[in-house]
Amino acid sequence: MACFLNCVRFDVTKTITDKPTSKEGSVAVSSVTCYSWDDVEALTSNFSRLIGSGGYSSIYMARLSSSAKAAIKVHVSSHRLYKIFRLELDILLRLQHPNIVKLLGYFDDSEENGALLLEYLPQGNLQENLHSNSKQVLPWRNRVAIAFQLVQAIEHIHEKCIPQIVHGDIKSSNVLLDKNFNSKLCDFGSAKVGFSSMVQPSAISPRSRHVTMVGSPGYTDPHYLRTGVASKKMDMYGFGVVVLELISGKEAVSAGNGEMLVHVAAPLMHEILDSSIDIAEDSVRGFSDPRMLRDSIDIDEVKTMLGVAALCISSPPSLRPSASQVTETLIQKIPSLSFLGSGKRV
Ligand SMILES: Nc1ncnc2c1ncn2[C@@H]1O[C@H](COP(=O)(O)OP(=O)(O)OP(=O)(O)O)[C@@H](O)[C@H]1O
Repeated sequence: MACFLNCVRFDVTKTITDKPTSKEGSVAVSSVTCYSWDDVEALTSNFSRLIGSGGYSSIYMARLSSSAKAAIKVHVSSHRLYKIFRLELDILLRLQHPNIVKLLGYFDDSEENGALLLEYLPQGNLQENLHSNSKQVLPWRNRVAIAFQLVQAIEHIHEKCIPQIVHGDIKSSNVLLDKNFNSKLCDFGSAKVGFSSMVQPSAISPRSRHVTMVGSPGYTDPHYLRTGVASKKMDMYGFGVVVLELISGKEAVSAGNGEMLVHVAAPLMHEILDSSIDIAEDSVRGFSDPRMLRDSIDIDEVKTMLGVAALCISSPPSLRPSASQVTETLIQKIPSLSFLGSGKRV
C-alpha cells in the first residue's frame, strides 16, 4: 500500500498538535504522529502478534523501540467502515484524560483504510479480567477503583470537553487495564458528538425507517431500544451494567443460558430502590462475586455500588444520575478510594 498524502515515515516524526478547550478553561494538548502503511507494517513486524479483535478492527502489538510497546488498531478496509475510523480518530485527537486510551499516531489513506496507534494496555480488557478463568481474581478495591476511573472518563466526555461526546458503547470489553489495573476507556467508533444531552440517531434511513443500532447485547439502554433516541443517559445505563459485572463477577449476558445480568439483578435493584428496606447483608453477599475473599469485601461499599447501579439501570433516563453525580457519590461514600491518591479524583 502506498504512502498517502501528508503521511511521513516514523523516523521523520511529524506531529499534529490539537488544542481543544475544555469547559474548565484548561487546554487539552495531544501530539500525534502520522504514519505511512510501510511504517505500520514495520511497527507490527508484519502484523505478527494479534492482541485483540472487534466488529470493525483487528488490534496488533507494535514496537516503537526495543522497550516501548504500543497497540495498532487496524480498521477493516471498507469505504463504509472508513467513516467509523475517521470518527474514532477525530474524537481521540480531541481527548486527553488519564482514564481514556491515549492516541499516539495514525495511518489514514483518506479513502478506506485507517489504523490507530494507541498506548498499549498490558492487562487487556476488563471483560477478560472478570470472566476468564486464566486471569487472577480482581480484588474488591481494584473493582471499586476501576468503576471510579471509568465514571471519571465518562464525566470528561459528557461534561468537560467541547463538543460533548456520548460514547454509545460502554461495556467491559471497552475498558482496558494498565499494568497497575487502572482503567482506560477505549473504542469511540459508536460515539455521537456535538450536542447537549439528546440526539436522534443519525443513521435512520428515510426509506426504511430502519435504525442502525449502537450498543452491545446486555448493555443497551431499553429506552434507547424503544425510542431510538441516544443520550448521555445511555452511557450511564452501560456504566450501571459494568458496575453489576464488577460486583457479581457475572457476564452481562450469560454464556451458559443467555440470561441478562440486568434481569438477574432486577429483584435486588428493586429492593435497593425501595428506600423503606435496608438491604440485608446476606442479599449483598449472595450477589457478590464468590471468588472474592469474604474479608476483602466491604459490605457498605458494595451497597453504595449497588445503589449506583440501581439508579443507572432501573430508573427512567431523566432520573438516572449524571457521571459527575456518581463521581461525587463515590468520593463521599467509599473511603477506600483514598488509596488512589488524594481520595478525590485521580
Ligand atoms: N490499546 C490497547 N491495548 C491492549 N489491548 C487493546 C488495545 N485496544 C484494543 N485492545 C484489545 O482489542 C479489543 C477490541 O478493541 P476495540 O473495542 O477497540 O475494537 P472494535 O473493533 O472497536 O470492537 P467492537 O466490536 O467492540 O466495536 C479490546 O477489547 C482489547 O482486548
